[in-house]
Amino acid sequence: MIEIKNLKKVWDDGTVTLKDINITIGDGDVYALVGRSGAGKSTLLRCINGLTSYQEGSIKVDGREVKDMSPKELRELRRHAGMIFQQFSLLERATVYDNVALPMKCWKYPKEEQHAKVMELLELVGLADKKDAKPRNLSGGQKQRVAIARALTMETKYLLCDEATSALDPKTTNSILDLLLEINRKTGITIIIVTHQMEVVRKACQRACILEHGVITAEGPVEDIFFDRPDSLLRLLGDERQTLPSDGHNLRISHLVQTPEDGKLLNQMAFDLGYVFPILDGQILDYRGQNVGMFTINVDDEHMPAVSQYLNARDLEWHEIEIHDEASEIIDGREGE
Ligand SMILES: Nc1ncnc2c1ncn2[C@@H]1O[C@H](COP(=O)(O)OP(=O)(O)OP(=O)(O)O)[C@@H](O)[C@H]1O
Repeated sequence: MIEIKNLKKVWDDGTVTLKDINITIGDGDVYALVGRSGAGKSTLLRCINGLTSYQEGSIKVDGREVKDMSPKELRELRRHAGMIFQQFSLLERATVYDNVALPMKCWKYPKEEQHAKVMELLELVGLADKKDAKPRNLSGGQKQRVAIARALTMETKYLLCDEATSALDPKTTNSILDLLLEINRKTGITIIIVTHQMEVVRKACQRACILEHGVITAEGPVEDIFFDRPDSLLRLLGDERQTLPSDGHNLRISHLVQTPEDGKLLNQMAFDLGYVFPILDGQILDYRGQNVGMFTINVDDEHMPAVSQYLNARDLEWHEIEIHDEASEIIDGREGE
């Protein structure tokens, strides 16, 4: 488990990059650190495995304070915390096999153990047939698979991914995310994903924090963040704050879509209540392999009691958004009571 409390990072030149960071990453979680370039994501990731120092606050990995670790303890921490990067960082002259074997060679693992582990991991990442290839003959996605295999060689407990899919096309990104989720399911490894791509967060992560200028502006389960749509999420998505009607009630509704009928929820509600309401926005998207519909509708005063009764009777998650002059804010929420 990783527990970060009141963390502050100041560089030698006085630049403050992280301010009062508080997050907990549970064992087996897939956790996203999200934000724009310069927000402090990589710095936070590097503080976690002791590559960067921090001045105030605490980072405990499995109960041990990172800044109090001896050089030997830090090496042990990094051994169990594999890292992958946007630029893959493979040895170009070495074969795929030798790239994966490298950490075990450095730690002087017995040859037979090295061989068994490399072949097991190459099978896992689907590259056993490429073991003798050189990185220059691989696609970007294949290179990242080699890097993932290499990061898993040393009794890995944490996999730290720094913009690992940013250089990949959407299809390859999806296949790498599928691989990471498969690894998480099979091995229980905790995965921390640093990214600026919100679809990566949606498809792969259970929890996320949004960093802006070194401050956390949203934190929690990914679906809640997309459901509540804090301003920091909209800024990342590049949306202007949505202009909502000032009369009636603007409702945000979220529901699992498992059957074709689930996909017709709003049509069905309109039919059942004999009331047609405007749908202000909505999409059904993939959250970790589950389709979830999130919609905003506008309901007039007269129909509000019937609509809220209808939604509650079906255990649907919904809340009302209150309109201010410039922004909107959640005033009432209920989670499928
Ligand atoms: N050695 C350093 N000295 C001073 N400031 C630094 C140093 N390294 C990083 N920073 C500053 O810390 C801030 C956060 O950088 P960081 O790389 O963590 O951001 P990021 O969110 O990961 O962005 P990116 O995705 O572009 O890497 C930046 O403003 C950067 O200039």
